[in-house]
Amino acid sequence: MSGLSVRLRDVARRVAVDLSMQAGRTTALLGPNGAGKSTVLTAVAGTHRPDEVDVRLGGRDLSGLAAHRRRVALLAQDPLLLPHLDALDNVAFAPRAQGRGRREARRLAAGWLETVGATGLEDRRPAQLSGGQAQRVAIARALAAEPEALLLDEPLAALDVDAAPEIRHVLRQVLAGRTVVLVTHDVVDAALLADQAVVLEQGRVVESGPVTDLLSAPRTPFAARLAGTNLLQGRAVDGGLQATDGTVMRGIGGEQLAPGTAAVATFRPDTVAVHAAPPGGSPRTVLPGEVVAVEPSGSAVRLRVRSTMGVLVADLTPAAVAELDLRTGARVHLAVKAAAVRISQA
Ligand SMILES: Nc1ncnc2c1ncn2[C@@H]1O[C@H](COP(=O)(O)OP(=O)(O)OP(=O)(O)O)[C@@H](O)[C@H]1O
Repeated sequence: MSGLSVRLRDVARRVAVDLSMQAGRTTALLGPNGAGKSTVLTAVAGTHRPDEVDVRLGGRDLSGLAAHRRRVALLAQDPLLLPHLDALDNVAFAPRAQGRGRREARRLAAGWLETVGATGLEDRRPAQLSGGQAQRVAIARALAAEPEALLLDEPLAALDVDAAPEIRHVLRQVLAGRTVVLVTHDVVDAALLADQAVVLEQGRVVESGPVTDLLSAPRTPFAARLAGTNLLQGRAVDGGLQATDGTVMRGIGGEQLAPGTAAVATFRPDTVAVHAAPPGGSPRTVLPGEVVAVEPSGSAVRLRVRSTMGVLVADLTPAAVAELDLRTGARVHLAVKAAAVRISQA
């Protein structure tokens, strides 16, 4: 099975890319505003025709095909459900369009609604659904089209903070094993949903590779900023998160999660204190590590520190860096207060 390849040149938009994405994997498409992410996505979907375009999916040449014949489904930030149809018929619309009978299409639709945890919402019209419920129905509709590739355009961006983790969890389950392109500005989405990452800047690919490499050793300023949020994966435990190495990071926000639930801890680099010797004091996590990079970050200095929990970033004032004599190879202790660490469901 070959994957998805996109070669395009759009003169007016100044976008020129040549990308190969693996079959059965999720590739995050990252980059600043105007970098060309939507241009790539819509060129694959067939709703935008760049000056030159060559799109291949699973060995098929999609370049000249109309959008509805490409067997790709687009899931946008806005669920874009048909307002006059209930949830079941919104989902059944895709199999109906593929020629299935009404009864069969509705049976399939009910199955997809169950897959996304939307059983019970069949009779509701879009106006009667919350943002998260509507996005579940939109995911079911995208899957019901039995696409060969799924294109996700910031699927969680319009959701509130409570709904986003739930929908991310649904996506994690349904995206596994599928060929997916995910446009996102969110490092948590990239880390939890994608295997590979491609960074676009000014219409060009500037970085690509496994997401874990991008986050732990970014090679471009954009990726470095993106990776600037500390993110750890693990399991919820009482009062925090247990990382894969067994260390517990204390944090808040995970009180509702059952122990053992897959979770992430996120915290900003300016909340990480760096010490030469282990500090004591208030509830916090202390991690020993080694400085692997010292780089400017605005008016601060950013340290990358390899700990047993992975590479973490800390922003310090230049004065603190000088005082602690921090340089590559220095052994340090990182301290993070529980109140600065946000635990959420993965
Ligand atoms: N409909 C359009 N007509 C003309 N130029 C456009 C159009 N849409 C986007 N562009 C331009 O093409 C370039 C790439 O935009 P694109 O929307 O692909 O970027 P993006 O990475 O998706 O940005 P964002 O994160 O803001 O959605 C930008 O310079 C943008 O201004």
